[in-house]
Amino acid sequence: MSGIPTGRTHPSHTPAVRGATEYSAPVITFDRVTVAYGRGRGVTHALVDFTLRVARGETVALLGPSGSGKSTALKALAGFVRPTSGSVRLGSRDVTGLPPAKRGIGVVVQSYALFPHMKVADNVAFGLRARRVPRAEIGARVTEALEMVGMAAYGKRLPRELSGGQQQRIAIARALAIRPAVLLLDEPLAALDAQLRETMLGELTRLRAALPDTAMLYVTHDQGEALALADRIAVMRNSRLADVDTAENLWKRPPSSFTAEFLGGANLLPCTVTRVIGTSARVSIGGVPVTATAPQPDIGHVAWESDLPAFLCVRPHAVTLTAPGAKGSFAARIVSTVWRGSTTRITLTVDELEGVQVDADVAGHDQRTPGAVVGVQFPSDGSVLVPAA
Ligand SMILES: Nc1ncnc2c1ncn2[C@@H]1O[C@H](COP(=O)(O)OP(=O)(O)OP(=O)(O)O)[C@@H](O)[C@H]1O
Repeated sequence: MSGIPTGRTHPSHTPAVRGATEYSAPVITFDRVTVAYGRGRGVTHALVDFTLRVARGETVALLGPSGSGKSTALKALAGFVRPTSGSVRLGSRDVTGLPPAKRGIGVVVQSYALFPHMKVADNVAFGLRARRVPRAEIGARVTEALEMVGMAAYGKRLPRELSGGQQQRIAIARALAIRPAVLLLDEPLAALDAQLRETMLGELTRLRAALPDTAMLYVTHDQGEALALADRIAVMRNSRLADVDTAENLWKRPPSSFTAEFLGGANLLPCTVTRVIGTSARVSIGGVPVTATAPQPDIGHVAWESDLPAFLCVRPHAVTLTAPGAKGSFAARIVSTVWRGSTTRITLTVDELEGVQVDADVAGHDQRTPGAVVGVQFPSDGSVLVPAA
């Protein structure tokens, strides 16, 4: 088999809507939402035909590269942009034309957007006053929201007297004070340094557990945040929804090469399917047979036909280095080694894979000379078939 396209294609992947949404009415519904900015030749389709449902208590991450439409989806839900077509619903209520303040949604953005001249407590009280919550109740609600983010002692400070991480906690408290059924977070950790991001990620995980009824939509381009926080991940590409599934499913059996690479980086090795029985696949890499996993979705079926070009998705930690010529190994050559503390990233070329570099993460500090010949194996339990198209 030459790898020349045969005209046959793998069945297209239909994004599955799984998790809590299967069993309960959605709190958030995007129904074929399209948003276009500008007109005529200058038109930009920021979001195209976007359909997604989020259930009560569910957290969905919108993950994708810059410009893929994530923020536009969030703005359409919050009411900051009006869809060109399609509709947005909160519960059973169509809110497509409703002003933002009438939607009752909590919103947290990257830049905190606190009022600089207002004390922390007044910032948090802002949404409550706007909703004419009785004055006697406001104090208790502000304290409750500040306690949720561990900032109860800071009510009298001004935002400029707080660190970036503390300001973001206040922005979260302000969003929570109105006790929203829906919380939108747009890259809330992007402005923080790496260490603080880690801490805040832990706090957001805790907060999520403390709000079991709140539906959350979390926009990020950071796959680590999406994996840590989300029940499901919606992967965006070119203004469209590319794939949506549980974080675990997308990681373990990515339905497309784009999602495989975007979610955690993956080696995508061109191969040809030889035979599939159940979920056990026999593939050929440059004529050499390899055993792999042929994933099947929970819903639907992927017919892995013989002779079709596909990719073998092998995460760097699953690639095994052996002595040259070891049984079942490919001959490979070291390109570079980068020590990362607890692991070393080794980049290799493989004789049978022309033009493809393979990354392997091995434990510890592994020094190898560039150009040295080694063996490399792709264990079947760490090698998953991904459609080529
Ligand atoms: N107000 C606007 N006018 C014109 N085009 C816009 C406007 N806002 C966004 N766009 C365009 O729409 C597309 C999607 O933008 P969006 O902000 O939704 O992407 P994103 O995935 O959130 O990106 P990032 O991660 O960089 O924030 C981009 O091509 C962007 O340039």
